[in-house]
Amino acid sequence: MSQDRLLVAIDTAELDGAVRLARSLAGSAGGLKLGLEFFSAQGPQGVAKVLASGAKLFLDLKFHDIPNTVAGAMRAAAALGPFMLNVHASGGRAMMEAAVAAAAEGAAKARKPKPLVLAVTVLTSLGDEDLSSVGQHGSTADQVKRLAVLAQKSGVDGVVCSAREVAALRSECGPDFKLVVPGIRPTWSAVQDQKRIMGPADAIRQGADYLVVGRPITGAPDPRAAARSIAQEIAKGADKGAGA
Ligand SMILES: O=c1ccn([C@@H]2O[C@H](COP(=O)(O)O)[C@@H](O)[C@H]2O)c(=O)[nH]1
Repeated sequence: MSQDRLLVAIDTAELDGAVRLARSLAGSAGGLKLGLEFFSAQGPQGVAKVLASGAKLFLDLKFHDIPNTVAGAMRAAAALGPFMLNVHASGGRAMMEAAVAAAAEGAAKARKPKPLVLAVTVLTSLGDEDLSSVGQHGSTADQVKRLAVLAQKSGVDGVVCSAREVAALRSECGPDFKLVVPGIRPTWSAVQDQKRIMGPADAIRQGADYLVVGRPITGAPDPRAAARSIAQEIAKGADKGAGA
């Protein structure tokens, strides 16, 4: 079903608002994403309350530290029962390998299914000039590819990238490597702080597995209707008969 590929980013510090959104989006999206804002305010107990709505959860904490520290954090996060967790690929191979092993350990110890572990390549809010300003010369596309290849060698299940890199990564990393894509903007929504953006249908046509969409849904007057509209766009992108 097209909505299975939609993960809604609930970026709020408020527990009640997050639980209300989670309940109202049930059946209109494949899962929810909670990130740093919610986790910093509500912690693991808040995550457990959102999980109790029955949603599949991408816990987007983007760990980036030395391997031992990331392993400890991944063990604890995996025990909460998310279906996806992530780290920054720029933390390097040893860190990603430690993250993969620790996620499996943490889930097994808590008797939860092993989560998918993803690596963030280059944030979708960054462009070539931003990379250059932190001393990384060359294009975002090249950097994303370099980090995705390293992530795959490190044993992660997939990467977070923008839709603009999806086609290249699909051919480089193969059909089973998960490509999870934020920076999705339907024509009716504002770009805000995102830079490497694409519409839902085109992102799916490029080969994305999951689309992560936040403010176009959570900031809409009717979030459930906005999620359904995006799911329809996903269906169009997935419809091979429509010239995809
Ligand atoms: O490169 C990245 C990695 C993560 N994100 C997260 O996705 C959502 C996008 O929300 P919008 O409101 O649709 O912009 C947000 O939670 C980010 O933390 C990303 O945008 N880019």
